[in-house]
Amino acid sequence: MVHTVAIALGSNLGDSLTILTDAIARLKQMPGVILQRQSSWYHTPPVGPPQPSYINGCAVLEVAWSPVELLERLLDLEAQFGRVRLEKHGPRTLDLDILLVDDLILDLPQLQVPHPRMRERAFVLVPLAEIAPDWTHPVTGRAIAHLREAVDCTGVTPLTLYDPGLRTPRTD
Ligand SMILES: Nc1ncnc2c1ncn2[C@@H]1O[C@H](COP(=O)(O)OP(=O)(O)OP(=O)(O)O)[C@@H](O)[C@H]1O
Ligand SMILES: Nc1nc2c(c(=O)[nH]1)N=C(CO)CN2
Repeated sequence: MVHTVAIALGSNLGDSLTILTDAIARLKQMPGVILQRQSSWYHTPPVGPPQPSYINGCAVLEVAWSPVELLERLLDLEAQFGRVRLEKHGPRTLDLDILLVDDLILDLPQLQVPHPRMRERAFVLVPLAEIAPDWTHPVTGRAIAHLREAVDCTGVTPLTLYDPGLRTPRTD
């Protein structure tokens, strides 16, 4: 069965932009995955313990796997980028979260969907609203664009063409 899935990507250790771009490329190469939409990348202030700011973004995928199989593949991908979990909400080279799967509500030991903390996270809702504003959050019945209006988005800023994080600024 094919599912439409929204995922969040984040990084605040190493060369975050390269790591995130490579992660998207790896996702696109996976059999059974079609990348439907990808948001811009955003600089975001860290939520949680003191740590460097993050780069975050979201993507919408069409996936021919079960949600748990997808989680396992995303955890594998995180591990390939050297993610080590030292501290809850602490710094990481690559964080991949499943946000939404169709209109499903899942409460499994290893997987909760919708992601239980997505509603309070501007670093998720800003990029997600860019690519899926009308997707209804199945627990609240609210559109993502509406949820985004309800959070403080201070400091969530798109990477620009001339951002120092971009290695080769375009000249056109
Ligand atoms: N929707 C989900 N997406 C990704 N992982 C999930 C989800 N629901 C539950 N998990 C579980 O969470 C574990 C990962 O937790 P993790 O260490 O990434 O938490 P965190 O990134 O520090 O915090 P947060 O979950 O708030 O982003 C995974 O091993 C997975 O089993
Ligand atoms: N801005 C921002 N803050 C975070 C992030 C993240 O991706 N972006 N991820 C975390 C781990 O869950 C904790 N804090």
